[in-house]
Amino acid sequence: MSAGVKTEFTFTGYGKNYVKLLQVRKEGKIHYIKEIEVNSQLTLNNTKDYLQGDNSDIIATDSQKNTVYVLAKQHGVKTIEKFALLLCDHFLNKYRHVTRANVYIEEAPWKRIEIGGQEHSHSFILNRDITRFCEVEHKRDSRPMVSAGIKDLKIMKTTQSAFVKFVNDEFRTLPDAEDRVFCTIVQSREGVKKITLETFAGEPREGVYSPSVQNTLYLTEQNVLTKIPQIEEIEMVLPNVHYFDVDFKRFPKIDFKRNQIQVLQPVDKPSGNIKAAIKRSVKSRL
Ligand SMILES: O=c1[nH]c(=O)c2[nH]c(=O)[nH]c2[nH]1
Repeated sequence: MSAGVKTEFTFTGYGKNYVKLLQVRKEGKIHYIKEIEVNSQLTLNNTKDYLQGDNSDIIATDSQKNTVYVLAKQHGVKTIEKFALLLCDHFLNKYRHVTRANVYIEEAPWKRIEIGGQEHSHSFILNRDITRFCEVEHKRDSRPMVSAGIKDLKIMKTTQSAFVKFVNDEFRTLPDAEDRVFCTIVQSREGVKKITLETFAGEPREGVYSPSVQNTLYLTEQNVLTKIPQIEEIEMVLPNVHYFDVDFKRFPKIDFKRNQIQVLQPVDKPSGNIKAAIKRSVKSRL
């Protein structure tokens, strides 16, 4: 027993992360693949493992990993959502002392290679721009909650973005930017992707002016709630992936002909991070 201040758990959960598997399904000469990465997490109806070092109720994270492989072999991975539901269902039904199962799955974006306009029967290419993910949170005696979407969708615009007139004190070094590159990485639900891209980019020729990531984020959320009545609330996180101007004044001996070429330095870290959530006001539902 550990002496000390009185405490209680506000959360427990344990599982295996990054369980990767490739499923190859062969229908004659036509092969279908799915590569997935699974995180599982279980919450038990007691905390004797944490408190007393009693492991008798622990379903080892190694066994959770094995379960992923065994269920994939037995049932196949049809969609990541179905497989996540199946895993949660399995953990809750097989182990009565599990009170909550959470499964998060990412699917590697393999696509069939096309040769001369024809899809190849067994050769694939990784299409990095779209990674689908899903998460199932299933608490015993309640319905599983499924969320799904796409992640790591990186988008950029090269004008119609500015950032000016922010706090100007002794900590500020960033100059006003009247015309800058705006690059961000979106994580969103499938139906929200189109609205996000349209709000970010604007109409094809002139685009749309963005005074800040904050404003673009808000307008995107506002458009989503306006166009998709089923969504009650939306939260978005938009990183501001920076591209800094290279200071060519540092090369006074070189004559840079005035031309249309802009050279910027991509900055990996740090990045800005802008977040906001909005929901329908009670009034707007009446
Ligand atoms: O759109 C922006 N919002 C900020 O809050 C911020 N901060 C910063 O340094 N650049 C930017 N850009």
